[in-house]
Amino acid sequence: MQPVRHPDAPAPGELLGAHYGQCFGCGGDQPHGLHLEARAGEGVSLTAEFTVQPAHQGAPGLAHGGVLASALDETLGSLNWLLRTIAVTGRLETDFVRPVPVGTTLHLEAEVTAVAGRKIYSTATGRVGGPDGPVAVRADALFIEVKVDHFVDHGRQEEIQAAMSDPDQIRRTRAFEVNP
Ligand SMILES: CCCCCCCC(=O)SCCNC(=O)CCNC(=O)[C@H](O)C(C)(C)COP(=O)(O)OP(=O)(O)OC[C@H]1O[C@@H](n2cnc3c(N)ncnc32)[C@H](O)[C@@H]1OP(=O)(O)O
Repeated sequence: MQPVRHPDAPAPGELLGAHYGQCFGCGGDQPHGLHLEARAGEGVSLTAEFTVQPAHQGAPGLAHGGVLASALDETLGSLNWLLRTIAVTGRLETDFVRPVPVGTTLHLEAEVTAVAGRKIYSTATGRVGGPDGPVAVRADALFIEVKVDHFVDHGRQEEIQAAMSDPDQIRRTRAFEVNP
């Protein structure tokens, strides 16, 4: 099935913000995180940017592949805001096309290509040198829709309790739910 943008999805151009302050991908409170910033696009698509920091190295002066996969994962996960669905990564297939030096800004774009029941298929690319620069990484993913219980049941109690007593976190979580 073709993906459908939720009527209450953020408008094209709007910054999506972090879904959780401690998130390694997007959280502002995570010192060594990616601090990835995503912006809604048209349809069920978005763009995002992430600048490779020294803490993200694998080889000297180069981004770690797992960090680049994290940036793709986070970008693809941000598509949840546009579907207003809570979903987690089930499968992430990554192509590393060219090395990405520290200091580089990765220009990412992602879109949902199909939805089948709880399964959400999506694809993303990361370019260097500008939004129209050469592709450095790309990924295809399968996200699976879950209920909030997925996190409550599996997350460490300490963080779950802190999140559940934070009204701002509750508000952000609700932005993902079609029927809060
Ligand atoms: C709130 C947003 C946070 C965003 C952060 C960025 C995204 C992330 O990194 S999320 C963290 C990483 N991901 C995870 O931790 C997920 C761990 N995995 C799980 O919890 C479970 O395997 C889960 C929930 C994905 C699926 O389990 P479950 O709900 O029992 O579903 P299940 O019935 O097995 O599968 C549903 C369908 O998906 C398919 N599927 C599930 N996993 C896969 C897979 N890896 N590959 C292919 N198909 C799969 C199944 O075949 C099934 O298909 P069908 O409906 O056609 O039979």
